[in-house]
Amino acid sequence: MDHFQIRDGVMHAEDVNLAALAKQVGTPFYCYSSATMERHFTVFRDAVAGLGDGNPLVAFAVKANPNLAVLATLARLGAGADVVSGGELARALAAGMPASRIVFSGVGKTRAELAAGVEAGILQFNVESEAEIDMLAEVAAAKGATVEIAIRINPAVDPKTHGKISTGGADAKFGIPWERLPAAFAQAAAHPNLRPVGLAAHIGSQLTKLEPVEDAIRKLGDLARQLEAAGHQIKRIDVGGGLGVPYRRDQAPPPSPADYAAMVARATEGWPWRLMFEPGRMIVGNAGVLVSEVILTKEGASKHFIVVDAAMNDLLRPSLYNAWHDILAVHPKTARTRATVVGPICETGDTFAEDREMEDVAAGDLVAFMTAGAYGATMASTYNSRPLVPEVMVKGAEWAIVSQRNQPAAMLALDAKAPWL
Ligand SMILES: Cc1ncc(COP(=O)(O)O)c(C=O)c1O
Ligand SMILES: N[C@@H](CCCC[NH3+])C(=O)O
Repeated sequence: MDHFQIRDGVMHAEDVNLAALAKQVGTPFYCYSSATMERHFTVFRDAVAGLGDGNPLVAFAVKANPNLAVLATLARLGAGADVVSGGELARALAAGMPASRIVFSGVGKTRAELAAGVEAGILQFNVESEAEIDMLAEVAAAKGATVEIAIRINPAVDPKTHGKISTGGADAKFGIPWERLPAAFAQAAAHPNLRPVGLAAHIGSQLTKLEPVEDAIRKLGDLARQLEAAGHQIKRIDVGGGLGVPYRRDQAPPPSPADYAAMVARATEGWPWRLMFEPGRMIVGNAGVLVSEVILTKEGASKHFIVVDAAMNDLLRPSLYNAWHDILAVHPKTARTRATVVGPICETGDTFAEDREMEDVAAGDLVAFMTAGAYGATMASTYNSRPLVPEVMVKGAEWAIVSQRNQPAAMLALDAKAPWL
């Protein structure tokens, strides 16, 4: 995917001026480009179009950005949804995702969440443990339903990504160790309310190497053939998401959707099964920015600090993963500086960039944290009693506030006094 651009204060692919928007909605705010996410989805969908049985499902990983406007935009293009909680399921349905395109993943789905999925009549549960097989069977039986499941395996491959977002290693909590898959499949097949029809794997996020994904996909194929030889009927194989996106314009980009699709085509040649994909970050990551205003600059003993009005509660990735987000002046500057960019929160970890060579911005300037459309607003908190920031969606010259969670009154309303107070 291309590096996302802001040209003279206007977001790539859209006509809305970010400074004008900042005046209207206040800073900080997330801004999403509808055209960019549509393009990313279409590029991915078209790249994988003919693979497997020729009718793949691209199920957007809702966790990356669960905003209803985002989900509705993708639903209209034919996207499905990969959900991991009752809340995400409710959002996908509310945004107009048909249940027939929803897959429910997650290592600890509760009975209530399983029941909500059964009631909605979703396409498939990706079951991650032997215990969950029995739980789901009970829940489905109580509702008189028969549900289709895939079993998520732990393929024991090293995805070569950040430890906190790696899910495919042998000791990760996700999936059933692949060696136990035949037994788990037989266990599921013995339940009259379960129909085990698929296999799934997802090895990690922000993947920049395709070989581990290819290894996992080949393992899925071998196992599917083995299961068919044992008399099971396989319909679908879910290869997960995880394709990385470019976060830095000074570094080589990760593999493109075309590179990824070529690898999948190679690894799945001759497969008769329906393929499922669960991309999140690559659809929305570079379709969003977090716009923030510089409150002030200050000099430390040896550091030049730029204090912005966004903080780690708004965009957690730099604090949590030491993740890099490019920080650009909304109106480009020619002068450069070396600065440490921090938010107002009372933690040293509230740092977005450490001693970074960047444009020389001053109090009152707007900056954009780039590639913030994925795992941005969705991971925000109200730490330091900072209200959640608004999210804005832009489409051409139109824009709309698509969540307005920055009202202090709304924050107070979330608390209730105990009866004795
Ligand atoms: C089961 C599952 N599917 C899909 C995704 C989406 O990953 P990404 O946003 O990296 O494409 C994740 C998160 O890594 C996940 O846990
Ligand atoms: N939250 C992570 C990605 C987690 C993927 C979830 N399986 C990030 O910001 O990079």
